[in-house]
Amino acid sequence: MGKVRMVVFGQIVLGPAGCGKSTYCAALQAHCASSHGMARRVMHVINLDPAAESFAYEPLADVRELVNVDEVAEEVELGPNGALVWAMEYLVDNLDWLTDIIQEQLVEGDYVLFDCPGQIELYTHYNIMRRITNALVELGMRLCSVFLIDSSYALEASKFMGGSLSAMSAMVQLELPHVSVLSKMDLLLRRPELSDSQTHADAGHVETKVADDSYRLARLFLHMMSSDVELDEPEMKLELELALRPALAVYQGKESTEEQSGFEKLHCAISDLLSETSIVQFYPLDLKQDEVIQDLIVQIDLIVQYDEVAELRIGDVEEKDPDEDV
Ligand SMILES: Nc1nc2c(ncn2[C@@H]2O[C@H](COP(=O)(O)OP(=O)(O)OP(=O)(O)O)[C@@H](O)[C@H]2O)c(=O)[nH]1
Repeated sequence: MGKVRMVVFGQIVLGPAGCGKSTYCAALQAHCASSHGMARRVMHVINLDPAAESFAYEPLADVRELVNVDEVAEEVELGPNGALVWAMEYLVDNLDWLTDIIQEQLVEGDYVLFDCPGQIELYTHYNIMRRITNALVELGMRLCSVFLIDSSYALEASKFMGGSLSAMSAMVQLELPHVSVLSKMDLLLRRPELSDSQTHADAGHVETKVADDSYRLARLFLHMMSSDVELDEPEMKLELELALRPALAVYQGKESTEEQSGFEKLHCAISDLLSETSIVQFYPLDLKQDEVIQDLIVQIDLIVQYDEVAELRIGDVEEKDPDEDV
């Protein structure tokens, strides 16, 4: 018998190891539970990382109940990376485990975050994540991929480019609506030493300037986010744009010269491509600021058209007293 289609919303939370995926899921779950109005909802989380050690959210389901990397590594005698790929292949071969949870435990209009493993080869070299998202879309889920990179990447041009290209790869491979996020902005903003050019003397003038600009502009961005300042001024808009891809400024618009190495020319070309086409734009996320989390949720709601279904349910959720089960 075919699966019953129903509209359930979801975010596929991706990004390199340690970029903050599990923390993001926990923060969104807590934020939505304590919000009012449209943002208030039960944000379910399903852990899809068979190598996860711990997380701060309450999962609806945990893939480690189906397959666990430590057991795989022992039984199949593979290293940590091979065991992870093996475990994810096992999940794909047993996708009923996941689709049954969605069909049996969720109802129309529910919202789920999928906390995914950090290995980017799962969507760059293999089609594992693609097969999982295809199965979810077939059920009728409206998905958005959310790709996180650590804000420290924004301070180094080569890292930032690598992160941008990985984000682009996820966007192309999964063919889902997509949002890229610069996570852990609180760390970037809490680094006053970045303004001290002495600290960066060894790294050279260019990287020092990038670090300074990044710090100043990221502050400007978050200030504007939290104080509802209208962005009418073209200069402010320009500054804001630069704040979202500061490291690329090192290479942007550089004329090709004889002295440049092949790699530098390649960096310039990639940087121009990323900047001119605006293919990858990062949303700077500081989990310590509720307004910033809220704004990201609203943007993703628009992308997956959450309000169409959710408005019908909002009354039900508002009426329920959050403490009534305690
Ligand atoms: N300061 C700060 N630390 C963060 C933030 N998000 C995550 N961290 C820290 O970064 C580390 C990694 O966070 P996780 O949420 O486990 O990252 P992950 O992407 O799920 O990691 P993997 O599961 O290994 O791929 C933890 O020590 C977190 O406490 C943030 O917004 N701010």
